Amino acid sequence: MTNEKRSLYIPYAGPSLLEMPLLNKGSAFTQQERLAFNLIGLLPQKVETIEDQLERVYRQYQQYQSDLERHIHLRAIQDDNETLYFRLVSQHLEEMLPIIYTPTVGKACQEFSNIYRNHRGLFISYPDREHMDDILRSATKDKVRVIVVTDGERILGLGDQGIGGMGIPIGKLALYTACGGISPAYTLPIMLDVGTNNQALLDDPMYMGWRHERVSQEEYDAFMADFIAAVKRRWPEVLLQFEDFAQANAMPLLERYRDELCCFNDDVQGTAAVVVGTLMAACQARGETIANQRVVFVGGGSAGCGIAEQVVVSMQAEGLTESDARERIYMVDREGLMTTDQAWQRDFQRRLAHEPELVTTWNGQGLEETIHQVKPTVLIGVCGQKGIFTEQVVRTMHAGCESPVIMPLSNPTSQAEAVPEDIIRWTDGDALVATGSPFPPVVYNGRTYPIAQCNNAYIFPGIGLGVVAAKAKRVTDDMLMSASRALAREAPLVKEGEGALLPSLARIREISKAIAFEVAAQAQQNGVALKTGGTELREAIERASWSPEYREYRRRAF
Ligand SMILES: O=C([O-])CC(=O)C(=O)O
Ligand SMILES: [Mg+2]
Repeated sequence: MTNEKRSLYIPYAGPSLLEMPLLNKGSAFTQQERLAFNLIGLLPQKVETIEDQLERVYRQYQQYQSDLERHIHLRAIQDDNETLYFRLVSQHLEEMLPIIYTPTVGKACQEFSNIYRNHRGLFISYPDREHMDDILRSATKDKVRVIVVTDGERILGLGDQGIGGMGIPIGKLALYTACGGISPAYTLPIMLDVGTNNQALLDDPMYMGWRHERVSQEEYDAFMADFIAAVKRRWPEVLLQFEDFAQANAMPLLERYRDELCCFNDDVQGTAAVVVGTLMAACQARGETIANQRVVFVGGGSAGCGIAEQVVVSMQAEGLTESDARERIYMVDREGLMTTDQAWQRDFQRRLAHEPELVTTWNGQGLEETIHQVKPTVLIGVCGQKGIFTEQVVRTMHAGCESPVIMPLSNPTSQAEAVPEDIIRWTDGDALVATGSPFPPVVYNGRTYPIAQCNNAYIFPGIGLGVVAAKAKRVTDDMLMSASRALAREAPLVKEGEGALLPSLARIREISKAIAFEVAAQAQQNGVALKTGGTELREAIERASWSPEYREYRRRAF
């Protein structure tokens, strides 16, 4: 492994070294280093180990009362000392994921301007657009390999959070490191501040973003084109992850740029990959195929349609024709089942709509009627509407399918379409449940039902690691499908015949490596990465995997 403890030669010293979170070791600077780097007297006398430091910060962590306070505490450690932060998070991954990521990160976005402490990442605002190249040049990191970018318009299921959306790229990239092992020296969160239409934010004197409504579509498109061009100039090989863009922009941006640079949309493609992986696991565990399922989606936005298209592809891989596969997919949105006579649809939605003739004999085309008529085996919620999977909906589904798969995927917890406890109760324990946000296991009639967290966090760190290790130039659909397959193989329900639909997040480092290998191998097969042998690829993945340990520093002249 690369970071196995060669010394690092660095040109910084004194207070400025202590202010560099990537290099700062705080009280763990040795006496020798304190002398060599002019740190004598800047730190308390005792030279501590990372274990001593972990003990202190974890004790502090436990003293906070609320999850938001715990989030603020962890972010402060991150901004002070990234090695310590990632060591702490890695040691308490299951406990801390909900704090640094979904659901608490949602609250942190809503409160961004109130809890703001320190700068992290880049804020590129519309009024600063002429300085785009300078802004990217001023990024303190030179070798950026993964960017997560948002414009804050659709943050989780919480809508437009303006500049507060920055919490999401920060959180996602923390997972790139904690779960995927990408060094924090290679990651960069970016917030594109093109205004906000959230009136409460515009009226809030504390709001730190550009106090302006969102720019027009034309201005937006030109701004995005400038941004992409600037990124390509600065880091032509970078992996760019689009995150939490509004539906109207998510798909068009992806389609416009996916052949121009190495990029993917996490909400569309990452979510689709984890859902397909979960479905594969459910089907394998039951001895069924995906091609046999009838799938109802509630929410026909870019996330729902992205998942649906990937389900179509997996049905085709099992031998169905495209049109037979589409017959088995039903999208429900604001006007009920999506049929081609609804004027509001965009192209990517119309492709998944049914002919209006289908519903002529139905009693309307609302969600309940659709469930009643279609008798789905799988129900997926991606609409951000809390409680829309009502008792009636779930019971109707169960009446038509003995053991339904039900996935309320909207985030954070407050937006879930139903809570697992209710679903288990209404189906008398027959449903397989996976959620977007974390939920505790459900105990029902003396049995414990683990609840899989079907979140794109299972996928994007592995994709990132695979892309970085293989130096892939694009993210292809096949690479996403390989990620799904690799994930399904790890499901306890598949491997051991019992347990959850997805492996425990405690195993995410190992799972991300398995996903990275398949993704990278597929990139080579698709001709978007240089071919190597399997052993070399495994070695490249190990080399790309960073672990949070202090290295010894030696002085280097400027
Ligand atoms: O961040 C998450 O938990 C999953 C996700 O991408 C979203 O809900 O937008
Ligand atoms: Mg997202």
